[in-house]
Amino acid sequence: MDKTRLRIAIQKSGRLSKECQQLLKGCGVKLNLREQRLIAHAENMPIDLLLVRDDDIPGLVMDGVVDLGVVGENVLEETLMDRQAQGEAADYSVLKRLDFGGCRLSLAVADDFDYQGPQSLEGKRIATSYPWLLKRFMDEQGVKFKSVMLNGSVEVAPRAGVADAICDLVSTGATLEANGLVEADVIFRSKAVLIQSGNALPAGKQQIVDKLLPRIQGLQQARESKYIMLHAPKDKLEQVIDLLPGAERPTIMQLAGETNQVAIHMVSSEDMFWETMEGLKSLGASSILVLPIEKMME
Ligand SMILES: Nc1ncnc2c1ncn2[C@@H]1O[C@H](COP(=O)(O)OP(=O)(O)OP(=O)(O)O)[C@@H](O)[C@H]1O
Ligand SMILES: O=P(O)(O)OC[C@H]1O[C@H](OP(=O)(O)OP(=O)(O)O)[C@H](O)[C@@H]1O
Ligand SMILES: [Mg+2]
Repeated sequence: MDKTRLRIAIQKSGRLSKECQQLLKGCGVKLNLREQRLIAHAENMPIDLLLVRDDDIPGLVMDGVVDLGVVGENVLEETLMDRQAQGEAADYSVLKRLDFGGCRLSLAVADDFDYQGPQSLEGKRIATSYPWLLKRFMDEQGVKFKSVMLNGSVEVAPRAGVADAICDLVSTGATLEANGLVEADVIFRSKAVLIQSGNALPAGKQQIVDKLLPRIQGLQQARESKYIMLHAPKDKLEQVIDLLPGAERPTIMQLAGETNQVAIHMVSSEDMFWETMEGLKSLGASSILVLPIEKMME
């Protein structure tokens, strides 16, 4: 592998892979991703991608095997605590918290379990893939328990008689429900993060990172923003602008052949609800459009 090219580790297949690939594509990185390949070279930038299991990403970054990585904070924090316990180096920095991979690590019990708080789990067996995060929480609560380490299918452990409760990732809660479990306590909230190895990067690689970061920021900001356009009667302009979400500096334009109506254009970082649109309409506004924004640079 060419050492001058920036190496980024992302999940090969799973919850983070599609969004990681989209993020890089959005940043203008042209990827040549072929099935079953562990390394992909960008065509238009000196970037190589390593496609790996998400569990391996923090270690690869902390050992300096790759320069950057995208991983869930849950896996990052778990690896960090594990490395600290083993006395291994764990040098890295978080460059950016990303807007995907949102989930929580929660304790869950069977729906007929009388859960009155973490102390209800005193002396119980808890199945998890995150023994360190679980131990930290239970130590804070002063509750002793037995950890049952499982790498997958944690949610079947109570039914299989392997554990009394579980500590696993939850997003919609559908997996818990399908397994007759209920969420009891949230112990950690996670999102995907972009991390960098602790070593200072050579100038060439640093330049690429300096290019990528504002682009990621621009993509995230664009995703949170909307472009709003509408026509409004001139005599209701102030009331219309008051209703618009986050309209500090709207552009007001004359409409050709119209003396009583103007066009209003604005970028809003807030959501435009149907109720607001209905309110605008009742003030006489028309042609109200709410458009997604692809990229943004301020
Ligand atoms: N239901 C979910 N919704 C959103 N994000 C999630 C969800 N479940 C997990 N995640 C996030 O995505 C990461 C990867 O989840 P995934 O289930 O793909 O991992 P995995 O099965 O361990 O994959 P791998 O084969 O790479 O080890 C998790 O560590 C977490 O940060
Ligand atoms: O609350 P929910 O929306 O149901 O999501 C939670 C599930 O999502 C993740 O698994 P995933 O579906 O990625 O499959 P995996 O178990 O193969 O990792 C996680 O491990 C949970 O099992
Ligand atoms: Mg994994």
